[in-house]
Amino acid sequence: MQDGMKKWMQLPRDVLVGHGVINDINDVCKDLKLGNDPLVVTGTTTKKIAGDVVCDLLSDCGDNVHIVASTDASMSEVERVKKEAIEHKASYLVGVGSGKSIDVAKFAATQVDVPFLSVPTAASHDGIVSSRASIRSEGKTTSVEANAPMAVIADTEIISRAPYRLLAAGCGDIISNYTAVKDWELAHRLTNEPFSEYAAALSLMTARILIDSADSIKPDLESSVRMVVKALVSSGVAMSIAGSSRPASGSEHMFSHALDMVAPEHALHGEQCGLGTIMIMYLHGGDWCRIKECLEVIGAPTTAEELGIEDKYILEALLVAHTIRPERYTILGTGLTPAAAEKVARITKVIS
Ligand SMILES: NC(=O)C1=CN([C@@H]2O[C@H](COP(=O)(O)OP(=O)(O)OC[C@H]3O[C@@H](n4cnc5c(N)ncnc54)[C@H](O)[C@@H]3O)[C@@H](O)[C@H]2O)C=CC1
Ligand SMILES: O=C(CO)COP(=O)(O)O
Ligand SMILES: [Zn+2]
Repeated sequence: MQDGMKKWMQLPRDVLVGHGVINDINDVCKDLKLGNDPLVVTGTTTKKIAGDVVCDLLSDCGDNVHIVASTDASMSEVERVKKEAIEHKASYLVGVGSGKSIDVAKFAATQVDVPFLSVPTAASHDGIVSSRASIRSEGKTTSVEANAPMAVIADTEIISRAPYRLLAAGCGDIISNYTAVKDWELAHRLTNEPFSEYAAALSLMTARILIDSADSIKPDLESSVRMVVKALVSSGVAMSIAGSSRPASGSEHMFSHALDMVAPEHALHGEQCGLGTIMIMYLHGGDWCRIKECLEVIGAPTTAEELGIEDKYILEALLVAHTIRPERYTILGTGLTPAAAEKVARITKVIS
């Protein structure tokens, strides 16, 4: 951070992580004086998993609850949710679900200027706590500033029932902090971009703890969920300290956003970011083998085949990744040549 810069860090006030903490939602709402008119924003699948439970719990306390289903993290969905919030005079919004529902709820709440609660049903991404929202607009995903959730209620009982693939994806999103910070340091050295030592250190420490514990992250273990949720919270806080997604999103994320654009079917955000980290770490001259081994131990995809995406889309995404966020300088510079893209993907055995 540069001297003299004004900085406003937004962090959640209440963070609940544990077995059955969803039952504490009314106490949290009372503690935060959120009013009696919540709008619950949830996905179609996650409505049945936790959205309806949240509505019932809030209604039991006499709240006038409305619910809206939203899965696509697009600006048009944000507008739709905002309309619902205004129509029902919502006093706060609750995002219940995975990354996309939480981002839509978070950004809509910011725009209508009401508080927001984050209730993740999966540990698949580090946006559960952050003061950012990744929203697609005009075919591109942009990271927009949003208010941090007033509270995060991460019920490990609910999250541990989610498919293991989502937890492994969350690990990929955390491991990507390694290359995100390398890109950020590079941008700081080459373009004088402001850099926060604290945000970078927190982001790296979070990734290191997760990598060191990789062999204890397993399916059907609530302790694994707890470990990953805590890492996602920590990574989200790093973004809030930085005031940008820089500590947790570099060129490996640009590669993932590019894949979302070019591939007909895409995989989970954290899976794509984890695989991108292997290749970007190779470009940085870092220990990409260790990244690959850790992802393998966790059970996250490390090849195009495991990701379910054809090799040609991996190469195409590598070639256009630098155009996703041109203002964000990374190791990709002004772009790879086709030969370089093929070389990095082959050497790291992402494509065969
Ligand atoms: N705002 C921020 O700082 C960040 C935002 N993101 C954004 O988050 C999104 C990725 O989030 P994801 O959760 O990976 O993807 P997603 O939101 O597409 O959800 C993936 C799938 O998981 C399912 N799901 C969730 N919980 C479940 C459960 N308990 N049981 C069964 N199925 C369940 C959902 O129904 C959905 O089909 C991307 O749009 C990404 O850009 C990612 C990181 C940080
Ligand atoms: O995904 C993120 C961090 O894990 C942040 O999102 P962006 O890549 O949209 O900035
Ligand atoms: Zn991410």
